[in-house]
Amino acid sequence: MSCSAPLVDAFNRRITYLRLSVTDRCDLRCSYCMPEQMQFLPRKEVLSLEELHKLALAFIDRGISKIRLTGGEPLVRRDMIQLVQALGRKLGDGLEELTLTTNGTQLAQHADDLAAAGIRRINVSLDTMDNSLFQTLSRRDRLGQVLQGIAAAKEAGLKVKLNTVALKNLNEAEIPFLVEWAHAQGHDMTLIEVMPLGEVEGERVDHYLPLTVVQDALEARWTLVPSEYRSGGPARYFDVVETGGRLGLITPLTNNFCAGCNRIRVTATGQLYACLGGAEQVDLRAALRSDSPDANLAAALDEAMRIKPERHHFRIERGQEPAQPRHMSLTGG
Ligand SMILES: Nc1nc2c(ncn2[C@@H]2O[C@H](COP(=O)(O)OP(=O)(O)OP(=O)(O)O)[C@@H](O)[C@H]2O)c(=O)[nH]1
Ligand SMILES: C[S@@+](CC[C@H](N)C(=O)[O-])C[C@H]1O[C@@H](n2cnc3c(N)ncnc32)[C@H](O)[C@@H]1O
Ligand code: SF4
Ligand code: SF4
Repeated sequence: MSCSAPLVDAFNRRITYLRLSVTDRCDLRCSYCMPEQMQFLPRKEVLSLEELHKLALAFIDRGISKIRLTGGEPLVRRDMIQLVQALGRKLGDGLEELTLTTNGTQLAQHADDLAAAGIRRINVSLDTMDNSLFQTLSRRDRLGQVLQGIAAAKEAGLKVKLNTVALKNLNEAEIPFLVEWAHAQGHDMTLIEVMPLGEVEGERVDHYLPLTVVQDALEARWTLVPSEYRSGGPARYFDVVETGGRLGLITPLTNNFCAGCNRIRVTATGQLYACLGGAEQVDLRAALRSDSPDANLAAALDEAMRIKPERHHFRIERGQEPAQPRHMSLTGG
């Protein structure tokens, strides 16, 4: 049960979902997310396990009921399972859902521990099942490990949702096959429009694929019935009659969902970003390390509610600067 004032922003949106990044580091280099020569933060800047735990408890006390651990790649952090175990003890005691988003490369080693700690559902990013395209997109040769990770998660009893960023001229033609495969395995799937955050090599506009186009193509093949299902994130879901599975669409560009925003994110260095697309931030690490951490954290969260903007202003056009210079891997998406 939450005991302190709930988090409500200036637009009367109740914030119940925390995306907590545990590291900015990653073992892949997805071309839409970061450049090959990505500069990672010095380790000393990153919050300790104890600090992440304390921060999460402060959020739960303010009515956060869903925590998604993310990154960078959360499973490259060595004490990640300890954090999951510590937070898992809050499930049913203020926390309703603890989950993570992972690239899957290390999932096979950790799936049993994640399930044992109380995680029920995880999101795994998979943009292609073609080995050579996987290497092009992620700049690493790890498709086999990712597929093993997805299989291990299923084996461990975790409900898997696959995340696929839709990319023109890259995985575009493969999308129906990916949906079919996911549904045949019993996994939900979410398609995502690429967002303009952080400089990458090349222009995002060259591979931006509006999901309106993908939806039309899928509807020419299958029957998509709008679903009442909600996962608490930004996806709108459809039941695909022919495959018997669920398909989510995340459409920041073609169908803005900010009016229903229920989330904030915190980086591995304790910077709270009030919006994925905005610069508004509050330094929680300073509050956490101050003489009165409880009072200062409470004040910092109140400040975050005051400054949270109404919406993002993403545009994907040739020559356009990213909406924010920081990469997705810093905020965890
Ligand atoms: N624009 C925008 N994109 C978001 C937001 N939250 C998540 N996303 C994007 O949605 C995609 C999928 O994110 P996930 O980490 O799987 O989280 P989720 O969609 O909330 O997951 P569920 O709990 O399964 O609904 C990623 O590309 C995120 O960057 C948001 O608040 N705004
Ligand atoms: C930043 S990653 C962090 C977690 C983990 N490394 C992973 O890839 O699942 C979270 C999600 O953001 C997505 N993502 C990364 N960069 C993106 C971008 N520029 N536009 C849209 N989605 C992006 C990824 O595909 C992934 O599903
Ligand atoms: S999308 Fe995830 S896996 Fe890919 S580079 Fe970014 S943080 Fe790493
Ligand atoms: S872009 Fe900002 S306001 Fe819109 S849903 Fe995401 S975090 Fe919320």
